[in-house]
Amino acid sequence: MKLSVFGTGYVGLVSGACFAELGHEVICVDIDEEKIEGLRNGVMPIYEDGLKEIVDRNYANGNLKFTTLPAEGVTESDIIFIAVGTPSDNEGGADLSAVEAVVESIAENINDYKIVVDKSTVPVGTGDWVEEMIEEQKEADYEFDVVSCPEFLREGTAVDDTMNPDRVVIGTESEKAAEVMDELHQDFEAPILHTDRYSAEIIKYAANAFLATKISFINEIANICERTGGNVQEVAKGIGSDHRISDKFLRAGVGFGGACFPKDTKAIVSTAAEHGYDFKIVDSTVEVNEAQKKTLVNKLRQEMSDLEDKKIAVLGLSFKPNTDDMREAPSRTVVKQLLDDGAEVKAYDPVAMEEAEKIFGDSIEYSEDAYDAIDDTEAVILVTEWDEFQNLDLDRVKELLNNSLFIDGRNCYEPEKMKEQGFTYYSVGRKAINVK
Ligand SMILES: NC(=O)C1=CN([C@@H]2O[C@H](COP(=O)(O)OP(=O)(O)OC[C@H]3O[C@@H](n4cnc5c(N)ncnc54)[C@H](O)[C@@H]3O)[C@@H](O)[C@H]2O)C=CC1
Ligand SMILES: O=C(O)[C@H]1O[C@H](OP(=O)(O)OP(=O)(O)OC[C@H]2O[C@@H](n3ccc(=O)[nH]c3=O)[C@H](O)[C@@H]2O)[C@H](O)[C@@H](O)[C@@H]1O
Repeated sequence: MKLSVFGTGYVGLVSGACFAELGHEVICVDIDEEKIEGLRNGVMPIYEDGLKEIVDRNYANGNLKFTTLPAEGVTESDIIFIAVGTPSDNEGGADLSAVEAVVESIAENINDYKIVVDKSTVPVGTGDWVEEMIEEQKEADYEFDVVSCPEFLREGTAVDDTMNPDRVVIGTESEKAAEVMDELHQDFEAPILHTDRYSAEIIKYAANAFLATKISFINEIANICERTGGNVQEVAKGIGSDHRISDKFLRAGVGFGGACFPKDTKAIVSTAAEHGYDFKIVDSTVEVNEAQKKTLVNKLRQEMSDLEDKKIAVLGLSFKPNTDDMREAPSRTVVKQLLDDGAEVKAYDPVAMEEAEKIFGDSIEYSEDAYDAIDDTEAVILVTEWDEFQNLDLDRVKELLNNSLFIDGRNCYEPEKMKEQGFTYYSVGRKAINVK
């Protein structure tokens, strides 16, 4: 089949490359000339396991093309995917300006029957809006259908998630479009769920809001464990063994970040408010998360009342391991708190250093590796659970640290082991060790 994908970010590039890998002819369109030029030369704009191999292979065999010309994407494809960003606007809703720009290009260049598939995360009713815009603006009288096909991939495992989805949601009332979409997805061994367009649009926000709520819920249980005794990991195992609850997304930590949970939780609260409904649970999820991001430095403050001019090591900057994405990363809150308190920050991340530098500039020191970051500091704060931070040589860490203070935002170490090693150790929802 002939497809085009507008937006070559995490969703567009990965989806485009995976469809090309399955034998379809795919044109990826982006307004970012540098990105497109890079992709033509094998330079990936994002860090994603396995992506470069399939992009290079399919670019070489001609299944995958890159262009900055919207007309090419519209005229030379039968199915047009919209996969541009939908960041938060000033009121917490979704900014649809990039979607609007793509839709204008579609209306301007439509040259046959097209299926316009929205893969960007957009508020319920956006499909209607897209349909109306194309209808009003189209320059030639061709038919088209607008389908909602939300994306559920995770960063860090994007290729695998795209190739092996739990389900594919196809939201449309057009039988013709549904048939074509079924055929397009036949190679994925995943159940296909047909819904109306509104339901498909809501499914995406409901899924993210539910998962985010699970995280805030377990983080609140962790906060209770810290005050009452108890170990949040055991509690998570105990409740997660119930299939109705499941053990997924019950890792307590420093709060959720990333390009989607923060913006999508706010957006669904905003959509509800626009329709006169106060979405209390998700509103609290957001509030709990904001507070959770601050808990690590609050623990540090308990041990060190004055952080002025104190050097602190921060391990992990990306919002989760295996990505260089710094959007809404909890590390940003941690670093800000430390700098506001007058501390000096030495940071290290295996892949997000370049992205981090765009945000923190020269306000922090960038280290060569974890040990270099820890050297001559008063405390370590572990923010992102990269594999290499889960197996640190603790004797060496102890030797390099001026104080033996270790704050573990992801429960990477066992409190008993840290006690034996002589650390003052704080984690999340578990007993603190050797504390003041
Ligand atoms: N990042 C993720 O893990 C997931 C994201 N989503 C949703 O997918 C959408 C895209 O997200 P990402 O891929 O993360 O965004 P991104 O920011 O990585 O990429 C968006 C791309 O769109 C391009 N773009 C902007 N305007 C354009 C236009 N008029 N024509 C062509 N290209 C244009 C940008 O230059 C950029 O390369 C969002 O709605 C997001 O909520 C959904 C599931 C997973
Ligand atoms: O809409 C999106 O963009 C995507 O958002 C999330 O994917 P992603 O943000 O890539 O990463 P997750 O693995 O979900 O993690 C999100 C955040 O939650 C945190 N998290 C996750 C799980 C957990 O148990 N505890 C926890 O704190 C992570 O550290 C991270 O900061 C969803 O998992 C995807 O299904 C969805 O497609």
